Amino acid sequence: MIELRELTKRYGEKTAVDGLTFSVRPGVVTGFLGPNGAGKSTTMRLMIGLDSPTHGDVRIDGEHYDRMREPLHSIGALLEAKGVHGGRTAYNHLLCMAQSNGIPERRVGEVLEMVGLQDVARKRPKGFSLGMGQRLGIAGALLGDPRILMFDEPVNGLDPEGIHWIRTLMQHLAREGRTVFVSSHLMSEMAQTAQHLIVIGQGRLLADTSMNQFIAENSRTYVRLRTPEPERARDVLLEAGHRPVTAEDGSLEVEGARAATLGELAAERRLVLHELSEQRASLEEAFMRLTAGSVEYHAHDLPEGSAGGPGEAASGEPGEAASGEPGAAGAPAPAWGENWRKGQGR
Ligand SMILES: Nc1ncnc2c1ncn2[C@@H]1O[C@H](COP(=O)(O)OP(=O)(O)OP(=O)(O)O)[C@@H](O)[C@H]1O
Repeated sequence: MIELRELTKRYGEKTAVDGLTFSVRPGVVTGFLGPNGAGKSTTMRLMIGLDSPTHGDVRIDGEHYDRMREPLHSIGALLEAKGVHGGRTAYNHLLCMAQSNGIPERRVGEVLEMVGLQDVARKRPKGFSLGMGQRLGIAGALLGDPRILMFDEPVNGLDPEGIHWIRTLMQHLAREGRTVFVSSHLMSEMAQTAQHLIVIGQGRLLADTSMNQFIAENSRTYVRLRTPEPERARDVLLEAGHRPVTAEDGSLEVEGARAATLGELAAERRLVLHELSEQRASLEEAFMRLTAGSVEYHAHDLPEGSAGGPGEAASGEPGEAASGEPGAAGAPAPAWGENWRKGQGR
């Protein structure tokens, strides 16, 4: 378990991390989200003593990182994949780490095999691709077989096979009862990997909740009906006490009802349906609503008629695709991130 208590870090006038209190529990993958500059990397650095807090503290299974004699046995971290001595071979890089933490040499071979780098073990990492560098960083994190693992943007530079591999690895590590804490900008990836979420904005805690609850609380869920008899369908739904809304494409949207209930109603009234589907917003949409008030670096909206959806422009992640789940229609409601911000008088 990782426990943060009022963790605060100031760099001169800038408060990068602002009174964060939360725990990261074992047995699940916990995702760490926040807009650019929210303080994620700083928080992670503070967790493993690479920086010292201005106020508050972090405990790793009850202990402070800087008091651990062989920290790799307790916590493994992938922070900056390039933090590797370019002149040593991959094998020797890991061997040095192992020796300084009392880890037997045979473990070096094991972790190289686990990450698929056994064939380049004697090569120097300076010639590695970004993806290979990430794999080497992950090998280092796994070296001490730690109970706690922390990954900052682990899928950066990995190809689809590599992304699938790291996702499966993280879920496997969590199922073994380990604490797995991971940050990522790829919402679709996070949605598939994490069961719990910590969201921060401008250094402050915005949410500490399960993935399902986070999406449900920060987005609209509704049932979409498509029928060749929309007028009659409206009447049937209104009679049954529902409040259908006609969408731009002519389909009907009903909030607060289950698809099964509406399907049974349609069958009873012999209403032909071409579509009956529960629509749940993607993690990306929920994230954007929540953090709308705390985004520091806004991309400018594209001129009308340009390619790309509104999510792309606002998120500052042009390459990032939505999760594939259909999004909620209509203008976004004020995010509670916005209210939070106003409440703080900022
Ligand atoms: N060493 C430092 N000196 C001064 N300011 C810093 C330092 N490290 C971070 N900051 C500032 O603290 C804030 C948080 O930065 P941090 O890198 O932790 O955010 P992040 O959430 O990881 O961002 P990103 O998603 O863009 O990587 C930023 O405004 C950053 O400029």
